[in-house]
Amino acid sequence: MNDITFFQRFENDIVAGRKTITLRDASESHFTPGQQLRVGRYEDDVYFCTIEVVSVTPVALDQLTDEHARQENMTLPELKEVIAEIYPGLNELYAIVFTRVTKA
Ligand SMILES: CC(=O)Nc1ccn([C@@H]2O[C@H](CO)[C@@H](O)[C@H]2O)c(=O)n1
Repeated sequence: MNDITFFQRFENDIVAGRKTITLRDASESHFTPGQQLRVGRYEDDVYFCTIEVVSVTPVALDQLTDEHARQENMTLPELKEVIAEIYPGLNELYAIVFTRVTKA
């Protein structure tokens, strides 16, 4: 059983350490620093790595910066577009910073 899922298109970036943050809604804001999470693909729930949570911080959509985008391996406009698709109309997000600890 996995603890968190990501869209398959982000798998390579996460495994390579190029994506070190995810922005989620309140339903996924309960993770705590130091916790290790089994990560699966959203589409098929196949496990692909384990990450360790570094921090979970509330952040409003309009507070997102180039630094958040860099940690997503995206530009800020790309990141805002992705969030608008996943969480339409939502302003209150949580930035989960993580490190990858093991591959599948
Ligand atoms: C079920 C569900 O919500 N799954 C999600 C949600 C978010 N994300 C990624 O986190 C960042 C900011 O949202 C972007 O890189 C998103 O694509 C994801 O991969 N999978």
